[in-house]
Amino acid sequence: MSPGASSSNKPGAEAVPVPDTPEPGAQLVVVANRLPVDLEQLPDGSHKWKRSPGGLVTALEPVLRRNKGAWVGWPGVADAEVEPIVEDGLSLYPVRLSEREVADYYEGFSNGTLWPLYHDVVVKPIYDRTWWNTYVEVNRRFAEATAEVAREGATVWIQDYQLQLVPKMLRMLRPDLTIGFFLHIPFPPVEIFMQLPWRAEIIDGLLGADLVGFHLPGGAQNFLYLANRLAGHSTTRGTVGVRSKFGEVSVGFRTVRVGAFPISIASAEIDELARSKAVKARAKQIRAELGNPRRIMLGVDRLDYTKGINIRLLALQELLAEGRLEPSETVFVQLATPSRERVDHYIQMRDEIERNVGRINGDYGEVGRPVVHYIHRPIPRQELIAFFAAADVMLVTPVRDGMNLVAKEYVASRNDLGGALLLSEFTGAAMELRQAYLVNPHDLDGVKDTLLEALDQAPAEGKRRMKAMRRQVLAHDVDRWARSFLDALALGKESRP
Ligand SMILES: O=P(O)(O)OC[C@H]1O[C@H](O[C@H]2O[C@H](CO)[C@@H](O)[C@H](O)[C@H]2O)[C@H](O)[C@@H](O)[C@@H]1O
Ligand SMILES: Cc1cn([C@@H]2O[C@H](COP(=O)(O)OP(=O)(O)O)[C@@H](O)[C@H]2O)c(=O)[nH]c1=O
Repeated sequence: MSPGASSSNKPGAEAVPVPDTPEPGAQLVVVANRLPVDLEQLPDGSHKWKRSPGGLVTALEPVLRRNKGAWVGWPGVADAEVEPIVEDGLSLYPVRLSEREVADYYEGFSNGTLWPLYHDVVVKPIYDRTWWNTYVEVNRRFAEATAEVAREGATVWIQDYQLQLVPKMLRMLRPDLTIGFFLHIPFPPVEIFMQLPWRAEIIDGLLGADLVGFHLPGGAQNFLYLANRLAGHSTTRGTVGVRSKFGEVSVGFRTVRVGAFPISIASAEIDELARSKAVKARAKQIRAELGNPRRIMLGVDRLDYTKGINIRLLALQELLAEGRLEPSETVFVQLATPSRERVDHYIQMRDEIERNVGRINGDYGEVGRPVVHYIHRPIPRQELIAFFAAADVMLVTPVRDGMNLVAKEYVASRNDLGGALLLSEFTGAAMELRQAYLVNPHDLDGVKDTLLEALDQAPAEGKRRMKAMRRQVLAHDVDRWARSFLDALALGKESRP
C-alpha cells in the first residue's frame, strides 16, 4: 500500500504531502502509540494521511520536526503495511498492529483499563488478562522497532501510558541509549494505582528510563512512593518541583530521575495566527453565522467521558430552565472530535451527549436558531482558532485531564484580551492558569454560578485575568517544555558514572 497515494479530502482532514524514505540511524527518536498522521481508508479503497487526534501530537510534532528526528508509532488503522517515510524532515517508522492487537492493546488495556484507572476511576476499569498479554507483546514490538531505528548513543523519548513497558524492554536491547519517558495523562493516587493486577510490572517497566516525566509534581511524587513500595528501590524524599528539584530512584547501579514538566503549546504561532486578517474575518463570520447572539460559549474536545461535556450541557439546561439564561441571546457551540469509537463507555457517552443536545434544542431552540450547535468531526487548526477568537466564554470542564491544551490555545488566541476561560480544577492546566474562572465540575451549582459570573464579567476584570494568563502561556511554550525535559535527560546522562 502506498501511503501517499490519494489526495482526496474530507471535512476537517488536513492533507499531508507525499513522502520520501528516511536515512538510517536517528539521533533523536520519539516513540508514541500513534504516528503524528493517521492513515485513512476511503470508501473507494484508496488511502490518505490525516493529522492524528489529540494534544500529544499537537505538542510533539513541531518539536521533533525542528530537530529532524524520527517518530516510531502506529499509523492508526489495523493491519496497515506501511514503509518508513520522510515527511517534511521528519522520519516516520510505522509499527503494524493487527485487528486483534488494536482491540486488546489499544481499545482494551490502554483505553479500557489504564485510561479510566489513571483518570480517577471515573468509569470502572476492566482487568483482563488477555488484554494485558497483548499489551506486553505490543510494547515489545515497539521496543524492537525503536532499537532498530536509533543510532548508537541516541536519545529516545517514549510517550505515554500505552508504552509503559518500553523503557525497560528497550534498555535490555540497547543499553547504549539515553531513554526518557513522559506520561501525558495524570499518574493516579497510590490507592487507585494499587488496584492494577500488573502494578509492579508497570513500575518496573518505567524504571528502565533515565528520566520519567509527569505534568505535575503530584504525579511524580506518587511514582516515587510506588518505586519504593512496589519495587523496593530507595528514593529521595524531598518535594519535586516544576522543572526543578527532581526526585531520584536508585535502581542497582543506575539512577532514575523523576520530574514534573507541564506540557504546553506553540503559543507564539497561535498568537500570530489569531492576529491574522483571515482568522479575524472568519471569527466575525462565525458570529454572524450563529446569528450574532449576545454571548457565545464554546467547548472543544475529543469526545471523551473525562472531558465533562455532559456537565456543561446540564449546567446550560438548568440555567435555561431557571430563566437565568435567555435562549434568544445565548449560543453554545460544542466541537467534538470522534475518539475511540468502538470502546463501550465512549459509545454510551456519545449517545447521552447527543440525547442531551437534542433535548435542549427541542425545549429552547427555534427554527433556524438552535441553542446548541454540535459538530462531531475533527476541525482544522486555523478554523479552531477562529472559533476561539469568536467565543465569549470557553468551557473546559473535565472531571480529570492530564493537561488540556485547548485551555492554553484559547488563551493564546485572545490577544484582544477578550473572552473568559471557565476551567475545571481537575485539569493540569488549572495549576498554571490560576486567573481562569476555576470550577469543581462535580459541583453543578458552582459550575452554573461561575458560568454566569464569567458571562457577565466586567470588561476590565476580563482583561486583567486574560493578561495574566497570557503572560503564563506565552512565556511557557511547548519548546520550553521539550527543552526542559531533554536538558534534564542530558544532564542525568552526563552525571552517570
Ligand atoms: O490517540 P487517541 O487514543 O486518539 O487519543 C488522543 C491523545 O489523547 C491523550 O492526550 C493527552 O495528552 C495531552 C498532551 O499532553 C494532554 O493535554 C491531555 O490532557 C491528555 O489527555 C493521550 O494521552 C494521548 O496519548 C493520545 O494520543
Ligand atoms: C476537538 C479538536 C481538537 N483539536 C486539537 O486537539 C488537541 C487536544 O489536546 P488536549 O490536550 O486538549 O486534549 P486531548 O489530548 O485530546 O486529551 C488540541 O491541540 C486541539 O486544538 C483539533 O485540532 N481539532 C479538533 O476538532
